Amino acid sequence: MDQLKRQAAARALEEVRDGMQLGLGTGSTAKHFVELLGERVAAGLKVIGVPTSEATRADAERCGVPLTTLDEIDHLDITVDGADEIDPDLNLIKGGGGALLREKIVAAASDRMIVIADDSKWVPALGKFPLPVEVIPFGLGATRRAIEKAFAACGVSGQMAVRKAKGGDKDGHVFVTDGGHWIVDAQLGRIVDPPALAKALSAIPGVVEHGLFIGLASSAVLAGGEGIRVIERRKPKGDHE
Ligand SMILES: O=C(CO)[C@H](O)[C@H](O)COP(=O)(O)O
Repeated sequence: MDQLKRQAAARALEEVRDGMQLGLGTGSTAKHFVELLGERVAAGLKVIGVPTSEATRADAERCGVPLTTLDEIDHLDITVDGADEIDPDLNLIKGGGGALLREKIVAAASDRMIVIADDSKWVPALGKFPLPVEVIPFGLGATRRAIEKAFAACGVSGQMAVRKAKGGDKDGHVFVTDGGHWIVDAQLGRIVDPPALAKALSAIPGVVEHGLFIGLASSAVLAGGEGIRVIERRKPKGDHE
């Protein structure tokens, strides 16, 4: 599996040109991209990156990839990031690693978003992977009830759980995002209308962001036992729900 992730990352790297400004995703697949990019930078490639998490910032620094922020530059050429699920419209569930907020800001600021994954992430419909919803801890009960209503209005339902941290001395405590928020993971099974659900969740006070990436991915690079498939988005880059 790790080899497949690295192959997908290597294929995305072929799209990178000298002088590009890059969004650097988060997760085990994106980490391969950062490492391979670091090798190219050491060999003379001139690029600059914006990391989507503190973990990716640390990886990029370790690999010698120069970094900047979205305050210092006005756009990104390409963001390369992983995903938890990818559907045939190239809508995504992201946030398994908890970085969905910065990932979405960075993807929305990019001309192109290339999603890299092993082909187990390719699904006919989103929702088997629990949908992460990043929330403000204040008033969480009210926010959860509003989320349940949004689910019902969009024809889905399921258990919700506040994410707990895994490993280290934070083990078992509530997981806190880089932005200081919490994440509620919702087991929905099958999301009938991802764009409608994205819109409904975005309208809830207390929801900072959600893991549905609608209309953001330009292409997906999927590595599997039979090689690499590159799937291009059919519709133009659309709404950033
Ligand atoms: O959205 C993410 C982090 O917030 C990751 O891209 C997603 O969880 C996939 O991770 P991995 O490449 O480790 O499977």
